[in-house]
Order: sequence, then C-alpha cells, then structure tokens
Amino acid sequence: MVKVFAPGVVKLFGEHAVVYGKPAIATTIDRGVFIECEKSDRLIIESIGTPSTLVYLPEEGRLEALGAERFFAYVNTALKIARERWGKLKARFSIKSELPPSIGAATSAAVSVGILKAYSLCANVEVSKEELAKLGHQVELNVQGIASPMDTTAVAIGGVLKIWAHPFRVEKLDVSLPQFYIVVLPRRGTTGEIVADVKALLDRRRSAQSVINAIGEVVEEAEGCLRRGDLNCVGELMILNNWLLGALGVVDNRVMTLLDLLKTFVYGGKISGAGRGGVVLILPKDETVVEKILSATGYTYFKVSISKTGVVAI
Ligand SMILES: Nc1ncnc2c1ncn2[C@@H]1O[C@H](COP(=O)(O)OP(=O)(O)OP(=O)(O)O)[C@@H](O)[C@H]1O
Ligand SMILES: C[C@@](O)(CCO)CC(=O)[O-]
Repeated sequence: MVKVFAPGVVKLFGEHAVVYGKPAIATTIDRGVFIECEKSDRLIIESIGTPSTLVYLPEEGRLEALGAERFFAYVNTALKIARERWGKLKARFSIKSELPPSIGAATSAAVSVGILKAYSLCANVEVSKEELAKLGHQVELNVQGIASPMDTTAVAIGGVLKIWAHPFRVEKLDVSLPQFYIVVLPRRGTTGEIVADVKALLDRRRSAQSVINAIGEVVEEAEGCLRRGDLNCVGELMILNNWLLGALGVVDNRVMTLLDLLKTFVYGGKISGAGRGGVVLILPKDETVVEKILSATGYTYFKVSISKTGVVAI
C-alpha cells in the first residue's frame, strides 16, 4: 500500500498583491491531507469525515450525498489527468484531511497534488516535484477556471517559498519560525469572488494600486526579518500587511476583534489567503495565554509548524 502526506499551505505575506505581479511568501505546514492508494479490482475513492448532506430514498433503497460530486471535482480531475499521463489504474484511494476545506489552507491543492503523487507511486512511475506542481496547477485550472500556481507549487515543493505568479518564479527561503496558530473563522465568499472584488476595486480606484505596491514592499522587508529570525519585525509586518489587506476590503471586524483580544501576547497576526474570515495566522509570544484565550472564547484553532518538505510518501 502507498501512503502520501500532502501539506496544507498558508501565506505569511503578500496574498492578493501576488495576483498583480508582486511576490508573496507562502509556507507548507505540518497539517494536511493523508492519501492512501492500494491496487484493487476497481477504482474506488473514499474521503473520510467530509461534510455532506445525506438523503435516503427508501423506495429505491439508495443513499445520496448532496453536493458530493462537486466536492470530488479536484479528486476526479486529478485522477483523469493521472490516467491520461500514466495509464489506467484500478485502485482504492482513501483521503483523510486534518484541515477543514474552504478556509484558505489550500486543501484543494493538497488533495490535487496528493492524489497525483499517490497515483504515480501506485502505478510505479517516478514523477519530479516540478511535474507534480505543473499537473496540480492544471487540476486547479480545470476545476476553477482561474487559479494561481502558488498553492500547488508550495504543496509539491514544500518549505517557505517566495513566489511570483506573473511571470511564474519560485525561490526557496532557508528560514524557520517557531510554532504558530491558525485560527479558523467562517469564510464569507469564495476565493474567486473575493479576488474578483479586489480587482473591481483596483479598476474603480486608481489609488488602490498604491496599496498593492505597499504590500509588495512589506513582502521584501519581511523576507529580511524572516532571514534574521527577528520575530518582533515579522509580527509587526504581519499586522501592517493585515491593515493593507483591510484597505482592499478583505479583513472584517471578526479578524480585528481576534487580533485585538490577543495583542499583548503575540508578535503579530494576519489573515492568510483570500480573507473575509477563513484562516487567521497568530504568531504567539506567550503560547499558554494565547491557547487559554482561544479555548475560553470558543475559537477553532490549530497549532502548526512549518513543514520543510512538500508532498511525501510516508
Ligand atoms: N478531504 C477531501 N476530499 C476530497 N476533496 C477535498 C477534500 N478537502 C478539500 N477538498 C476539495 O477542495 C475544495 C476546497 O477548496 P477551496 O479552494 O475552496 O479551499 P481551500 O483549498 O481549502 O482554500 P484556498 O484555495 O482558499 O486556500 C473542497 O470543496 C473539495 O472540492
Ligand atoms: C488571494 C490569493 O492571492 C491567495 C488565495 O489563497 C489568490 C491567488 O493568489 O490566486
């Protein structure tokens, strides 16, 4: 049996501005998606613990999972691309995610790249990280119509990466961070809708471009702070990046309330990804107090570390 771990991804700096030519800094984390593949007499995919509404049709003795086909779109497309590339495979795939979907932690990229990796191993084909990144991006493009290569590249390569989307370039940064938290807020809107709203703002108001430029400068300065391991600087620039994202309309009161609640006990924090809820990164100074506050106030959160590797066979 083949077993693969595909990490989730968070953006330390530069989301949204990356769409307009600025670099972003993303990192893989030690929570993600586990995928098993075992040869079988037919193709079966099971995804454990996924949300779906079950409808029972007693007259037909049949059970339907509402929305499940759409949910499996990334899996289906990854399997189709893998089959075209590496030939037909009859196998049982089992998917188990440690992260909720649709919060901005790149579960779609982890599932896409993870299925491709598991399929290739099960079919005894060797595939480079670069090819996995390219095919993973193809899966996201096919399903979403529009997608930056940031998440799929990060899942395939792993570690802390400086990424330019247009033209595409990636640089691995040899930096580390202590453990941090990802707090999960219900997200209002999809990544596509939020990216479209930011584009509309930039089309409407010429001065909004200066916010994008400022985010680009924050990313460059943050790279220096990360390389020096200067957490005060990293945290302060996270807050600055978050205010700039607020100016683009993607940070709401729930995020500001959370950051305000924790401010004495953290270096900094910011949304990660498209925003309007979803993942909020918290870089703690005092882990014990931060955890006490998060638990007492009922937030959903995960303590995570940077993962230095991308998708791996385990
Ligand atoms: N365990 C899983 N099994 C199968 N498909 C999954 C699983 N987890 C996530 N997905 C797919 O990924 C989709 C979530 O992707 P979406 O792009 O909305 O969010 P995300 O990747 O978590 O965040 P973002 O792209 O904003 O970083 C789900 O709707 C589903 O199609
Ligand atoms: C908001 C954005 O920058 C990150 C979403 O995770 C969009 C993208 O890069 O495609």
